[in-house]
Amino acid sequence: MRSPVFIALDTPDIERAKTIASAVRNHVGGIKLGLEFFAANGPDGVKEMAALELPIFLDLKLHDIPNTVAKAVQALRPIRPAILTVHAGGGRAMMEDAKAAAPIDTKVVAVTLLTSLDGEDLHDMGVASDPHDQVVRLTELAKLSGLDGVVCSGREVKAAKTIWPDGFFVVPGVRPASGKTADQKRTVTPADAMHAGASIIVIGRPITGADEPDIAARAIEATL
Ligand SMILES: O=C(O)c1cc(=O)[nH]c(=O)n1[C@@H]1O[C@H](COP(=O)(O)O)[C@@H](O)[C@H]1O
Repeated sequence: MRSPVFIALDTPDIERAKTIASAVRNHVGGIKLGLEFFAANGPDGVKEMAALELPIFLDLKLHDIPNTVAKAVQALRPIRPAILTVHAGGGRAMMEDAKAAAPIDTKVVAVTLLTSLDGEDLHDMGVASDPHDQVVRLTELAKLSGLDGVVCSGREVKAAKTIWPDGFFVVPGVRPASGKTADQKRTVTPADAMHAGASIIVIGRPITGADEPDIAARAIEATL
């Protein structure tokens, strides 16, 4: 079985993205390309990365009115990513229309509550729930909307999976025990994320920021 680790290639530099992806390819299950990469390299850059023949997770976190998101997903169809993200906060109609516009074999998953946010941030935004309840509520909504799964932290994935046993669960904000959390607030270790029920885990800086990314990726793989 392929590794459950998707490496987040958060860089505008496509050559750097290719170098890291090539170095870690035997220790990861796929590559995640997000806003930073997409803003610099666009769909052609994503297609160029597809030549590496690793599954592509296109993390654009689409969040707009249903028509706009559906048209954006339609425009992305030629890329045929394995996984594509939208924000659950866009609501049910937006998620339904995003799924309907996506290629049949693309998993469309909804970001519930960013792993960079905690209960205090929710409070500041006027949301009365704690992170756990907010993730559970948005997971229910994503399920009702016909999506394939959600993105949540390792702290909530067990509860999310309880209400959606066959959902696909993406867990970022993953840190090896000694890793720097940086801007992430709801972190867990890779092994804890997998034990709690993650389908895949997303890891960026703990690998890409290491002197030798392949060794860092192999060390993480060995803990799983
Ligand atoms: O959708 C995501 O992948 C995502 C959702 C989320 O709640 N938190 C989160 O960190 N991510 C992404 O996961 C990656 C985490 O990167 P590192 O913090 O460097 O491991 C980044 O590319 C984020 O964009």
